[in-house]
Amino acid sequence: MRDVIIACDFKNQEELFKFLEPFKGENPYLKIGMEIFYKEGPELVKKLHQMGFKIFLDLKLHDIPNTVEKAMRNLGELGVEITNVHAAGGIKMMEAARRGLDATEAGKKTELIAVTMLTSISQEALEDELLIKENLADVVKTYALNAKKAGLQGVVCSALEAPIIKELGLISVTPGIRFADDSVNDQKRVATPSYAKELGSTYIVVGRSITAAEDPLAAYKRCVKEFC
Ligand SMILES: O=C(O)c1cc(=O)[nH]c(=O)n1[C@@H]1O[C@H](COP(=O)(O)O)[C@@H](O)[C@H]1O
Repeated sequence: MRDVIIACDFKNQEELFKFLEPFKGENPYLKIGMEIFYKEGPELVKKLHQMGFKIFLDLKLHDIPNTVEKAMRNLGELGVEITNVHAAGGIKMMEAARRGLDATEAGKKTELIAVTMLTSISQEALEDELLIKENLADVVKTYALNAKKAGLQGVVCSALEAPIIKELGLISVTPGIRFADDSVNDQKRVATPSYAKELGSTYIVVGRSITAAEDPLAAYKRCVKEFC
């Protein structure tokens, strides 16, 4: 079950396919996010699926329930393995998202997860910018409980909160992964692949530590070795 998901944050499909060249035979789990999806659209997702890749479609929907339900109906037709919404949209929005996916046979199989608190948010930003005067881990727990109530399968959080999510019986998809010697960039709540394993993450999402590495395949294999 545990797996490494590569965040494919590329400008366009040419860059993505060039990146994937050395991965022949590896068949890594791929995350398709806003940058490349807004350029290439659903056709790229269909193409990657036909090629046999598992896909986490990360579009982080966050709108009123009616809009999210209808958007999810369309996304459901793609039959991806995982997709997501923001838990901050509330329980009704998350229920609507699940209903939207369940409206198609393909969408019924898609696991829906909710972003709790972005890994780029620190305790200070939570309090000073978002005006949430709670402990960040408690906010993650409450949002995860809301996701569970809405019938979702799991959440996105940092690996640091993975033990709380495990206790709730949900899957945890944890970005903010860095090797010990990497720069953290814009991430605030980070962990190494081996620490994420120790904390009980179900999936780690790794972008720049693989995509910007001198040898991306070696970096991917290092993640798999440490985490799986
Ligand atoms: O939903 C996500 O995937 C996500 C949630 C979150 O809280 N933090 C987060 O970094 N992500 C995504 O995970 C990836 C992390 O990329 P790197 O920081 O380059 O490893 C990016 O594609 C982000 O969009």
